[in-house]
Amino acid sequence: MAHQTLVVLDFGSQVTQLIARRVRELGVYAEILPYHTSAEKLAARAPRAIILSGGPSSLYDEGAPRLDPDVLKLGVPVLGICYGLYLMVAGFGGQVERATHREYGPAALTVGRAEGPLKRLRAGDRLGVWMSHGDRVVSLPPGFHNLASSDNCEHAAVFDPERKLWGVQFHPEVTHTERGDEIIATFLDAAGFARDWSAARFVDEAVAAVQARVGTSGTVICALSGGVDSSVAALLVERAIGERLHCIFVDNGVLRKNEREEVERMFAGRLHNKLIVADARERFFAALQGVTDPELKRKRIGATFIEVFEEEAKKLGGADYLVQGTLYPDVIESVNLRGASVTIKTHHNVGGLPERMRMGVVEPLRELFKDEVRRLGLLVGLPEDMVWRHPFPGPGLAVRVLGEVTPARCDLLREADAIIIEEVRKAGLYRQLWQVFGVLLPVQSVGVMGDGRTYESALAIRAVTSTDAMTADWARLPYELLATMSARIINEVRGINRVCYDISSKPPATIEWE
Ligand SMILES: Nc1ncnc2c1ncn2[C@@H]1O[C@H](COP(=O)(O)OP(=O)(O)OP(=O)(O)O)[C@@H](O)[C@H]1O
Ligand SMILES: O=c1[nH]c(=O)c2[nH+]cn([C@@H]3O[C@H](COP(=O)(O)O)[C@@H](O)[C@H]3O)c2[nH]1
Ligand SMILES: NC(=O)CC[C@H](N)C(=O)O
Ligand SMILES: [Mg+2]
Repeated sequence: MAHQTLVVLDFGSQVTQLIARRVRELGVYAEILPYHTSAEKLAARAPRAIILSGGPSSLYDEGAPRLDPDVLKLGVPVLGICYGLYLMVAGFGGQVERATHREYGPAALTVGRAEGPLKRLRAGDRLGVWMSHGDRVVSLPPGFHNLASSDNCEHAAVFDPERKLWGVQFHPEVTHTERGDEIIATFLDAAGFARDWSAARFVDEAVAAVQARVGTSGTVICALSGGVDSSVAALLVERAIGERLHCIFVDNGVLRKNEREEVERMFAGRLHNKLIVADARERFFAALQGVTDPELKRKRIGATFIEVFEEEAKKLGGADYLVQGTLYPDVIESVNLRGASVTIKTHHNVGGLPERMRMGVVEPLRELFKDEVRRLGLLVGLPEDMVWRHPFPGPGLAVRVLGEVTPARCDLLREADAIIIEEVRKAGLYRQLWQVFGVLLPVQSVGVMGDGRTYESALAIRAVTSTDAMTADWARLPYELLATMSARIINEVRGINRVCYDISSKPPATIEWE
């Protein structure tokens, strides 16, 4: 493909993909490779520039990820962020040490020299940046200029014009850093990128890549949930191979109210082959019986999904490939993918297929974030209301019914959840929220209704704002709306007598409770 490329070497930061995504937003194709990629391999991809990500390790830890030193000698501009900065500085004889004051969160940067990454700023400017480090650079090798500092960090931005090495201690890739995108844009311009990348181009290349991957014969199935991810994936693959694609929707018993009917309606007439609806409710509840541990729930659900797909594939006379709408956040939080990040929770669809299935997996959106996928959705012709549906996790209500998942408890949650969504839509706030839903707690509390004593379940309302689910804040919903939701749930849903509002951000909490 004739587009220019930037390579991000991943040292295990939770936000590595944000770097790639910022770069793509600026019209440059970015690809992520593991930190141990050799200079030779890198050179074969002919990147015009390289970014070294941050990472959880300390440079002097045993087994800390290292960089092939020749990478810094390829002659293309390199930008090191945090851990990447340390590697660069240490690589040329500078010193990195454990800091006495760690910095996590916002910090004020003071610009000393407006060059390199800070070229678009002015000396003396103050900038709100986002930091996340426990180590710091204490001395720079010859050739490096110090450009900026913060209260707890002397070398917060550095530049070696000769060797084309750029380094920042703060994270320009996160939205909390002011003018972070300008800093990245300055780097891209210095590397001479023509900005030849776009979403339309992604569609063309993804279609071509699917064609090349699955060939000209054989059957392909798609796990279609009706969510924006798998819907976009399905439409992309259908563009590539037409009637060889069969989409399967699984009713796993832990769906939202009317979800199955809505998905059926949504895809009626939209696909070459009629949507296959697999009713697997009993099988899922059987697999979940007696299970309360969140990770075990997720694993059981993942395995059951696979069993169902396997059976449906058999009915079609076998399938060679399975299409999934996996996105990057599903991957980064689930597995130790390319480098050194930590497992937070096992997203149900990332576990990998059992050996016996012998189906290839096709995940055309694996590198993307939700809002990138939404833009693609509009481009491939999905209707607005579908593109803007809130994400709904594959394990569904099972990870929102804390404790054992039974049909009765799911019914309880489903009714309350429908009220929550209805009221949020009525208030005109649906589009502004990343997600809003109910969580049924494994807690009973005492109430008084109609002069009688009740001892029933408590429910939490969770509403968050976010742009990519990697970080999120609890939504400041109006009190009036909360009051309406609470009153309606307690009055209309028999079995719930108390409603709470979740006021935790991510991190340190996560969006889903399990
Ligand atoms: N009920 C289901 N039937 C078939 N496939 C499913 C179902 N639930 C999840 N999947 C598969 O698992 C993948 C991951 O689910 P996920 O919820 O992240 O994506 P989505 O449902 O496509 O989009 P969204 O995040 O907007 O809900 C889906 O893209 C789909 O391939
Ligand atoms: O397809 C999915 N399979 C899963 O197993 C899963 N778990 C969480 N989510 C969704 O991912 C986003 C981040 O969720 P957390 O902050 O709870 O990790 C939120 O949008 C969650 O709804 C999932 N999606
Ligand atoms: N964000 C980072 O790259 C952190 C690097 C290193 N773990 C530190 O604490 O300084
Ligand atoms: Mg979903």
